[in-house]
Amino acid sequence: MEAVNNFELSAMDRWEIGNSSPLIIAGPCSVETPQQLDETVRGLVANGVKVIRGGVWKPRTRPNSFEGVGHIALPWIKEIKEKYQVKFAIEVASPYHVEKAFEFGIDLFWIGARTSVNPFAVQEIADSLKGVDIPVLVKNPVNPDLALWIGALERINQAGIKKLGAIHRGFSNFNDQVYRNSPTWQIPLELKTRYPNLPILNDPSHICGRRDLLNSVAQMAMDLNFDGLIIESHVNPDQAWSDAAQQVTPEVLGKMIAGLHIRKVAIENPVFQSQLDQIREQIDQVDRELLEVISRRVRLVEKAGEYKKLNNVAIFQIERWKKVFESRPEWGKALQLNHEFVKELYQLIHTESIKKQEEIMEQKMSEEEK
Ligand SMILES: O=C(O)C(=O)C[C@]1(C(=O)O)C=C[C@@H](O)C=C1
Repeated sequence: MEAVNNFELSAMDRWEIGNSSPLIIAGPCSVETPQQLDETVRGLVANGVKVIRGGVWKPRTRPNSFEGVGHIALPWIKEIKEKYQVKFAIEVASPYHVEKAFEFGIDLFWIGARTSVNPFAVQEIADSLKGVDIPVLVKNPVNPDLALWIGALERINQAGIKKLGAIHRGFSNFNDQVYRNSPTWQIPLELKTRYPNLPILNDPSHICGRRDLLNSVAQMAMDLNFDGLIIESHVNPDQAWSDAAQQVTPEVLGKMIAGLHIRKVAIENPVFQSQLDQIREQIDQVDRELLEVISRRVRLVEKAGEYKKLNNVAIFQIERWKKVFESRPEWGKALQLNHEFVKELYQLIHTESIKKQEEIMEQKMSEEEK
């Protein structure tokens, strides 16, 4: 696919919010009290964090949950910013939030997943941002809809915001057994492919929903070359007023960040490059063979389709399909192929078989109509 880049962007190192690479933004899910904020920020600064996050207004799924202390947190934040010389990021969900945040010198805004899902709300925020020069990060909408995410980014960009970035916080799901929000990595990777200059941060806290998984998701983001992380940290996580299970102390966070392997996009080393090129040539060859084999299978499926057409037999053959669908992942196991991967592959293959045979049946019908 051809890469397009119609966002007008300024490079992240010109955002003036702490030039660390990757960019680390950390802080409590919610700002609770002046003391909690002070102790948390003190710990984070001691662990090298320069950009703090903190929820002031919290959109919650259920009523009667803690919805943030609201605008009274803003003077506390202003004081903390001066005391520790840090930058501060908050979520904004309305023009009122934007206006209040400006009044108290907030350095960076993010638009939450429950807001980015709603073009009316995003447009109102975009209109209130006209004429200002502040970094704005747009979280993915709760549902796995790349076009909606891009639409929200475009609205903010068209308001004149050039310090624009995205946050991957995972997607709502009905039955993910592991994550609070499924990472579905192919969506942010597709965003990066289409907009290579758009910085994307990963939010392991909201993907995991529990602290024991944070490290593996943060490392995955680094392996995939994300531009930074936004992580929740609280001086006393178990007592947090919101999202207690996914927060870690500043010390734990500091250790985690220090332990991350930061990958390079590429290296200049000619030996590495020539070896990688050789492996890639072999991959090209295998892909040709793979497509030839797939093409042979599709031709056979067409033959079966013609045969079904002649004998007026239905396309979908449930008993046969069950056998195929159960046996192939088993065959794959013997070849060290992941069970889920083979299942998904065969679902795609079967969808294509149905499509091909449907085309053959339709041909028959139009021939009969003649
Ligand atoms: O076995 C058949 O009847 C086929 O047409 C092949 C095939 C397949 O792709 O494997 C396609 C459609 C059927 O539902 C079952 C299996």
